[in-house]
Amino acid sequence: MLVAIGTKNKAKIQAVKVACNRAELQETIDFVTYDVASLVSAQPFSDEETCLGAINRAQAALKKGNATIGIGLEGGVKWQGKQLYLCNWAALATKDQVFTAAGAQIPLPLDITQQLLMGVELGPIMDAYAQQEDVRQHAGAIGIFTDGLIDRSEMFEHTVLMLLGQYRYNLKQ
Ligand SMILES: O=P(O)(O)OP(=O)(O)OP(=O)(O)OC[C@H]1O[C@@H](n2cnc3c(O)ncnc32)[C@H](O)[C@@H]1O
Ligand SMILES: [Mg+2]
Repeated sequence: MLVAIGTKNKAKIQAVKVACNRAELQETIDFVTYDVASLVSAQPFSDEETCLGAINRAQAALKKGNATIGIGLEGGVKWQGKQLYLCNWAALATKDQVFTAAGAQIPLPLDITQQLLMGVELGPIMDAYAQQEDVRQHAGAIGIFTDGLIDRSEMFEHTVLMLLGQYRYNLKQ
């Protein structure tokens, strides 16, 4: 089976590969990756927008790849009262269905929130904050703020498993 992934981000690709192999959907699973448009803001600011970005990526990847399933992962931020949280969404598209799952959410520090409100994307903010290159492709904000206990790939792996589980359950109905 062919799985089309709607990103070139290393942490996201790794998450999809590990989860697909763990879910044992089929004996042979091939992967193809595409840099597709999320069709939402570069920095989504709500659960709705972040989820829509994941769905758009999954559907775009599916179309490009002539694959069995397309997977899209999107990171964003959302308000919970007066506190800004990191949020993460994942979507799996087949030619006639879409499955979604929400990932981890943790509060963001005030100085990070202030920069986001000024219009800076979380990617560059995290690089400056952690004094590391390309945090978004490695630990991610989740890795930095959990002191390395859960990195971005591991976090998305869990979310992708929730997609694959729903897909597998649906096949059995
Ligand atoms: O190449 P793509 O697939 O677009 O991956 P990305 O790292 O840009 O991730 P998203 O577009 O899903 O995330 C939207 C923005 O939020 C940033 N972001 C989201 N989650 C992050 C995280 O855990 N660590 C660092 N930056 C993050 C990201 O760099 C973007 O600026
Ligand atoms: Mg992006």
